[in-house]
Amino acid sequence: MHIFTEREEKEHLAAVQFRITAMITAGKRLADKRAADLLEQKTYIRDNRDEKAILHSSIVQTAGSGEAALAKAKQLGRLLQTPYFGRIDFKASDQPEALPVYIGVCTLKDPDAGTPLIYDWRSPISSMFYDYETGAASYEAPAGTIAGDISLKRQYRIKNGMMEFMIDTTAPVYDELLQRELSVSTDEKMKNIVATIQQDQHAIIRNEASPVLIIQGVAGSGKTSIALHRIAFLLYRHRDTLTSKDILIISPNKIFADYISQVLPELGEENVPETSMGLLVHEILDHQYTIGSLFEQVTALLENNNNIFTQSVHYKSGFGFLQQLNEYVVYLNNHLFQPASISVARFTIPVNVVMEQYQAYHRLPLLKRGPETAAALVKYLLYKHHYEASAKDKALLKKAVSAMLGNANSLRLYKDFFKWIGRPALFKMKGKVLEYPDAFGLAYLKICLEGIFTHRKVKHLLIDEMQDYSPVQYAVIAKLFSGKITLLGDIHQSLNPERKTDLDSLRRIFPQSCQMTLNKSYRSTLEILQVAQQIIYNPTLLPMERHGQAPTLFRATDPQEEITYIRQRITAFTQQQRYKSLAIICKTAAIAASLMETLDGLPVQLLTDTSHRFTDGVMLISAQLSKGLEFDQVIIPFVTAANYQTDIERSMLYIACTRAMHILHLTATGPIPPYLENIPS
Ligand SMILES: Nc1ncnc2c1ncn2[C@@H]1O[C@H](COP(=O)(O)OP(=O)(O)OP(=O)(O)O)[C@@H](O)[C@H]1O
Repeated sequence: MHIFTEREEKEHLAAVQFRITAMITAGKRLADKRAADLLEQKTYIRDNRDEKAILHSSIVQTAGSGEAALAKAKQLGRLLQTPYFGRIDFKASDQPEALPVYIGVCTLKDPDAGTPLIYDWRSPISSMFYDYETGAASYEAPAGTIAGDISLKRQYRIKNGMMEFMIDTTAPVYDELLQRELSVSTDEKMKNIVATIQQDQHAIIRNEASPVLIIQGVAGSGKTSIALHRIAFLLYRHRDTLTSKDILIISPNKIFADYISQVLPELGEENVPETSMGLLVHEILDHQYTIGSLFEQVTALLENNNNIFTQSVHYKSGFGFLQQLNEYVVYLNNHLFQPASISVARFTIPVNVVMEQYQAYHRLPLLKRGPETAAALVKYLLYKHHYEASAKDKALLKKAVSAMLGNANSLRLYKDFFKWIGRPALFKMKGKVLEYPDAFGLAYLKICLEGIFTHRKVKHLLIDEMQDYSPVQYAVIAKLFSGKITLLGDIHQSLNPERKTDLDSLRRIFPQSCQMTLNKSYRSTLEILQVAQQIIYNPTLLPMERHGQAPTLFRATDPQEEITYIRQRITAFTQQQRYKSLAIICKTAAIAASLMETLDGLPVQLLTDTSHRFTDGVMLISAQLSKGLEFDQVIIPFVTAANYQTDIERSMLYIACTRAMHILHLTATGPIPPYLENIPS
């Protein structure tokens, strides 16, 4: 087949679309037929009730086949809009000529000939599109390495079924298309990036060898996008053993979950279950407590109005807390049990027998040994004295053994831990209310002392914003999940910079982990990244050579002037067409809420920690909640020296700036931090 010129390409596209349309029609016809069959079967059952059980499986089959046909037609409908985005002409060494390999989001075979018209971007042969330029190339097929030569590499932009342009490329996934993709206005939700995945990103997506993969990536380097593409890749590669239900995402909040919810369906996969650290710990603690949130913790750290609380958070976020908890568990194992002889009926069980029976259960978690020891002592009475213990004796034995373990439970032992380390003030509990870091400390101790409650069904766990979780939280994760884990985050975007979980701590908790890094930042213009670099300098960050409007700093003479300026900016945004989203990002949720009161009459949506949906338009949001999200334009108000002084405040400002794709405005009334001095007013 000779397809080379733009005209030939357009004809080829039309031919592929013709086949897709025919397949959609056939699929819909099949779905209609199944619906009619189903109706007929139901009518038959209504008249012949005694055959209901026999026909049940046939009905389920008919319904399943109809649903599958409809789902396929839907997938084909999407494919019709953008059948493919790339092509390589590859001649394997043992083939006479190069064959064009068209690459799209899913495989499409010619229904008559059975030959592939489009290759899935995740198929082995497609990997060369991301990894090679023209010239010698190879890929790993199930049968082994296939080597050969790429004579043409081409990219297409096909939207709404029309080819907008095509580019022949020599670099691995050419910059021009990437530049064009990045310079357009952001979509309401995160979108797939299959057409422009970069080589280093592709290596992460395809990594199957590491049981725990840690991705450290600078702001806007595509970590979240890549993690979602990685899920799609694994679902494709292991489609016989892995389904979306086997995967779990731990995400920071519901807005973020909503923001990323489009990527997997766009890639033809189902969305995967999602949860949060908070929900997970509730489950481990049997929903017995009211637990503070990470959001509340960060707010308190930012307000910095309670020293004991700050000290407590810092201690519990550090590696030392985990180490001391582990030492405490060893101590309890050695010292909690204080054996004594027990008198039952007319017999006395000597202390050495009690100890022996207890030690026989040393493999069980400490707090599980008591009931087993009591049961063993019942057997001892029978075997040694031929005495069958009554129900009353059994209760007495249980009580006696439990007393030897200090009648302990996990919560009491957790409280005692703080006395044991000589810092009782670090634990506070009002009624059933536990502070956020204590919930994880208690959960970890509970797992160590009472045993593991595993999420065995989860074959792959993905944790975003990894830098925001403490070593104890990871120790809980390591005990709960035995499958593969992907962790991703940026240590420069920490919610607790004084005690951030660094890569060394992660390596200590997951010694089997492999670390990969992404240093190129794609989201923001070079000018925006230059401001971010002044706030927190990251020497590894490589900006994309994409220029835009220089960020501005509006210095108001009084607060009223600052608000008037912000209102003008919002109005200007609503009157333009080019950009779809504007976020006003404040240091805390309380500041955002109070700013909201001054923005009456403007179409602004306040997003809070209870919000579930991410939309376009003008959003008012705290820096913490804005993590992971992106906006065409960002305004950061009140950037005074007083507001952005401490490490955590600076970290918030960094996060806020790096949310902007195209335009960034800062505003302040009063002195500004020295690191912002050279932004033009
Ligand atoms: N290869 C790529 N092609 C096109 N766009 C890309 C590519 N890589 C990243 N992007 C874009 O860059 C932006 C940032 O991606 P993403 O949100 O995944 O980054 P991140 O590293 O998770 O960011 P952050 O940590 O700052 O939240 C998104 O708009 C994404 O579509």
